[in-house]
This record gives sequence, C-alpha cells and structure tokens, in this order.
Amino acid sequence: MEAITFGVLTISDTCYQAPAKDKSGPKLVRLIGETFQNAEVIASIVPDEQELIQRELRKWIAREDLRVILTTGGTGFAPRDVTPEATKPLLEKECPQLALVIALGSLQKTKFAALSRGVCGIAGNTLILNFPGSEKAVTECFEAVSELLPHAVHLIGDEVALVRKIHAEVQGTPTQSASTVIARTAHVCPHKTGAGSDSDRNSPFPMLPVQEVLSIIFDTVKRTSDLEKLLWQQTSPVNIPPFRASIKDGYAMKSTGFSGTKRVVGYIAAGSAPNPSPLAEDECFKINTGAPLPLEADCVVQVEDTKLLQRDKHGQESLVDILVEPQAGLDVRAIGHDLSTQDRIFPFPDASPVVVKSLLASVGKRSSVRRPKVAIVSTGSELLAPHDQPVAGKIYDSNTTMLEELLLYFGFDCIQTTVLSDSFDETKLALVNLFETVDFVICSGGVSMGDKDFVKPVLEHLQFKLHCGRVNMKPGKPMTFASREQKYFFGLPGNPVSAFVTFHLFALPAIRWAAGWDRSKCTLPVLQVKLLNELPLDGRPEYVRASVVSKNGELQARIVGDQISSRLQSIVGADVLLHLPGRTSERTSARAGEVFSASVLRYDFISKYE
Ligand SMILES: Nc1nc2c(c(=O)[nH]1)N[C@H]1C(S)=C(S)[C@@H](COP(=O)(O)OP(=O)(O)OC[C@H]3O[C@@H](n4cnc5c(N)ncnc54)[C@H](O)[C@@H]3O)O[C@H]1N2
Ligand code: MOO
Ligand SMILES: [Mg+2]
Repeated sequence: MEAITFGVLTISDTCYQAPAKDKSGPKLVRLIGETFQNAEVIASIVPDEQELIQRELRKWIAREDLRVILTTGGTGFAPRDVTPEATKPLLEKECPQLALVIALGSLQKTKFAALSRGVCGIAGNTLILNFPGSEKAVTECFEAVSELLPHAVHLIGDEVALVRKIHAEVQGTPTQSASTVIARTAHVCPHKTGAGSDSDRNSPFPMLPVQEVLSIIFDTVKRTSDLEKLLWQQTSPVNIPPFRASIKDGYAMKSTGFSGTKRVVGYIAAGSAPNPSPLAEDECFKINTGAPLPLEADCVVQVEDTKLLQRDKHGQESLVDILVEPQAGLDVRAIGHDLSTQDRIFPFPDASPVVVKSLLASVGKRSSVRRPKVAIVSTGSELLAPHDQPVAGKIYDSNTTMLEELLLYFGFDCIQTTVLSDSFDETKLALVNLFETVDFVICSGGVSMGDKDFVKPVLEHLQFKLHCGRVNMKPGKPMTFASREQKYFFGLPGNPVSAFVTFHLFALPAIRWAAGWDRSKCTLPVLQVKLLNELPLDGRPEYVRASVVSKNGELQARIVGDQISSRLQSIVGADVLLHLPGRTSERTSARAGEVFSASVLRYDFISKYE
C-alpha cells in the first residue's frame, strides 16, 4: 500500500478527561502500524459531543493525505453515544456492507456486538468507519475489515493502476500482499491546534512580521464610511455667528457719533434677539460678549474704556462717558465671520472625534458618521470580576477593563463586554450572538497552544478566514486576526501586556481604518527616542514599554521595569512602545545612547521635563 495517513479518533468523555485511560485508540494505532507499510497515523481524542466530533472529522476529511478514519467509542445505546449521529451528516455515500462485515466479524465473538450502531461511509476521498469503544471490540472490527481497506482507498481515489494490481492479487497473481508489512511511523497527536503531522506539536500558523500583518489588516478591513470624503462634502447650513456679535462686554453705539457722554437706552444680554429700536448718536446700549448688536449700532466700546456717570432710580446705568473714539466695526464679529453658510465645515480632513463632533455641533448637526461597533470578549475559566471574592486558582480579570478603557480613550464606543470560560460551545455561541450586532470583536486569551485554547478552532468552525495566527513580536506572538465578510475578529493573547501591546499595534489601526481614517493616521505616531538603559535583545522584535523624559529638548526613554508579558505594572508610566529589533549574531543587545523608533501610546506622553 502507498503512503497514506490514517486518523484514529477516540470518542469518549472519560478518555478526553484522562487520555491515559484510552486503550482502544492506541490499540488501533498499533494495529495499523503492524498491518500497513508506509502508513502514517494521527490520533486525537474528543468528548462525546456531536459538534466536537464533527469538527475533528471535518478537519481530517479536508486533508488530502488522510484517507481512512477509524473512530472508536460512542456507538452504543447510552444517551451520550452520538458518534453515528455525528458521522452520518458528513458522509456523501454510506457503505452499509462494510458496516455489515464489521458487525458479522464481531457477532462471531459476542452477541453484544448487536448493541453497536456504528456507520461506515465515504466523505470526500476519506473512508470513515465507526468502531465500538473497547480494546477487544476494535481488534475484532479491525481484523474484519483490514484487508479490504487498501482496495477501498484506491477505489475511492479512482487510482486505476492500483485497483488493477489489487484485483490481480485477489485473483492469485503473486505480488507482495498489501496487508502484511509494518507501518513506517505511528505518530499520536492528541492536541487540537496542529495539522496532524510530526510537526503537529508546533503551531500550524506561520510567524508573520508585524508590518505584513498590518498590511493584511488594511487589505481585509472594509471602511464602514469614507470619513474624509464625508467630512469634505459637508457645508455649513448656518452662519457663525448668525448675527453681528459683540466681542466685548461694553457699550454698542453708532461710530458716526463721538466720544463723550451717552445715554444708556437698554441692556442686551447674550441670547436676546437683535434689537431693532432706533439709536441716536449720543445713545448706546449696554451689551455683553456674544450678544447681538442692536440693528442700528456698528461698534462696541469695551467697558474698560468707559466711565459710569449716573444710575436711574432703579439702579440701572443711565449715563456713561465713552473715553475713546468709536470706530466702525470695533469689537464686532460680522455675520458668518467664523464660518459662512455654504462654507466647508472641515477645511481639511481631521478624523479626531473631538474635532468632528464639536464642529458638527457648532452648526447644529449631530455626527451621522457610522462608527464601527466593537465588543470586548475575555476568555478564561480562571477569571474573576473585580468585585468578586478571591477564589483559589482564580485571578482577577484585567483585560476586559483595560480593553474597554482603551477603546474609550481612543474615542470608540464599546457596545458590549463579555467574559467567557474556556469552552468551545460557550465561545461559539457568544461569537455567533455578538456578530449579529457588532463589526469587531476584540477578544483576549485562548489563542495559544493549550488544549483549552478554543478561539482558533471556534473561528474555523464558524468559517472565519484566519489571516494570521502568529506574529513575530514580543509580547503578542499568538495574535490572531480573522474575518468573515465584514465581520472582524482580533484574538489578542491573554497575557495582559500582550493584549495591551497588540491592541495598540493591530486592533486600534483596524478600527480607525474601518471608521474611515487616513491610513497614515491609523497607526500610533512614531518618534525617535534615545535609549538610556542597555538591554539584551530577544529573538523576536520587541515592543518595550518605556517612559519618555524630555532632557534639554531631547527625548530619552527609560524602560518601565520587568517586561514579562503578565506584569501589567509595566504599563504604569509607559509613554511609548520602544521598537527593539530581533537579536542577530552581530547584534545581541541594545546599547545605552542608541536611538530607536517608539510608538506613542498617550497624549500626555512626556512624563518629565529635565
Ligand atoms: N506551548 C506554548 N505555550 C504558549 C505559547 C507558545 O507559543 N507555545 N505562547 C505563549 C505566549 S507568547 C502567550 S502571550 C500566551 C498567550 O496565551 P493565550 O492567548 O492562549 O491566553 P491564555 O492561555 O488564555 O492566558 C494566558 C495568561 O494570561 C492570563 N489572562 C488571560 N485572560 C486574562 C484576563 N482577562 N485578565 C488577566 N489575565 C488574563 C491567563 O490567566 C494566563 O496566565 O501563551 C503562552 N503559551
Ligand atoms: O508573546 Mo507572549 O505575548 O510573549 O507573552
Ligand atoms: Mg493559552
């Protein structure tokens, strides 16, 4: 038999919890190895959960080299036995006669074989056979079908030459029997993240450079609005000011009159309607800053340039001395001086939410720009909410708060926060629900290599495209970016500082891009700063938290303590992420005095002036 891969899938709640209890899976691996030359075997264990069984089967069916899957367990009558139910929907063709051969083989040994409901069939170019769960049963079932397997595989693959060869063997032509030689390798890979071969214990995701990941993100994320175009197109529906407004607290009058004594004929406060009364040259109105000039006045003399001469019996000013000559237009803001009807509201693009919202407010508009909807998800069965009592083995959840605050800091809303335990089903359900309303999910945790790191499998299950599963950076290596149509998922690593760094470097630019920002503005601003400490370089390019001191105008960076990615304290006083290159044989450390690029994390980024 030519080199093919067998998949042995143990389906059992018990074995999933305690893989050492699995006897039938390893037995099948041995039997395959003893029977078929050149056979590779991969093995896995899943609980009696229909979806998890199907997910594993689908993954294996999709592999070109994997031609036979033998499942063991979950074929009986117990309520949790669902292997046939999980297998059947995946089959394109059922093979009831194979199931019959298996049943007959086992029935010769025991009547109890009648209590197995296993099915057999073909999915793609893969043959799937359900065997019962005991070591004895799998041995009997395997013996019943093993000599049929090579031929079945060749027929499924339409491999004509090999089919002829087997036919010749069956008819007695002397060729080497396909079923009597020893397997080349028998590799067992019980974890969930690898692709199934020998290298399976490594992540199947290539480690991409930071810049490549950013390009992928910009190429993938669609803009929810073209903010710049939208802003550029907007013209003002109103004049600012909409009336001739006083620039000072003082007296409004006619500039054709002279300085000297004038009668105060009224008071005009901000908010009053423009006063249409006739105004003589020796009269004036007392007026406040921002109030509309009386229709017949054309200038304002500030209160400092006047002297009060008299009050009437009610205590109101009645006579003032104007000490300077009135000048036409003095301290008057003309209609539309700041912004005229039909002027562009935004003379050039500026996506800052402060700018956008306040300028629109100034012309009586609300922002109609659609902003991306973002939800924050934290995964981890160990997580306690801030108000919870401490519990052994648990830790307080900091990522939810941190990521929500970061969104708010950068002017985006967080629609929802959700905390999930490390469960495939819970994660799947949460993502399905969230993506009904949000555009982005920023998740933390569960993206690395642990058997409870379910985020990537759930994304695959939900048919998201995984654009990136690892980045060549420290911290943040397992950063994951996935999309399905116009829904985007960031799987930030669970270590709090890794989540912090990857939010700034990847999630924020993506959200800004979606919100319509200019591409060059989506990433954090980068400055050149001088490093004060000597630092060993890591194998991966590193983003080191540093505080910035301005010394005689020169920006200098001080590292903020231990840089381990679990130590959230390293964000205290962190003004920048200093970009350190990966170590090479020529360069093993960053020396004090060297200048490096640094991404600015916060507006108040200079901690100290010296
Ligand atoms: N075999 C390997 N193991 C790990 C690798 C690797 O390449 N191979 N990568 C390591 C790196 S680098 C990182 S970073 C972490 C990322 O792990 P996950 O994203 O899978 O996150 P978890 O395992 O769920 O948690 C990691 C760590 O962070 C704590 N955590 C998680 N969520 C929160 C939260 N909301 N608030 C506070 N702390 C949180 C969690 O308790 C763990 O201590 O994987 C390495 N492993
Ligand atoms: O990359 Mo991890 O993010 O080193 O801690
Ligand atoms: Mg993990």
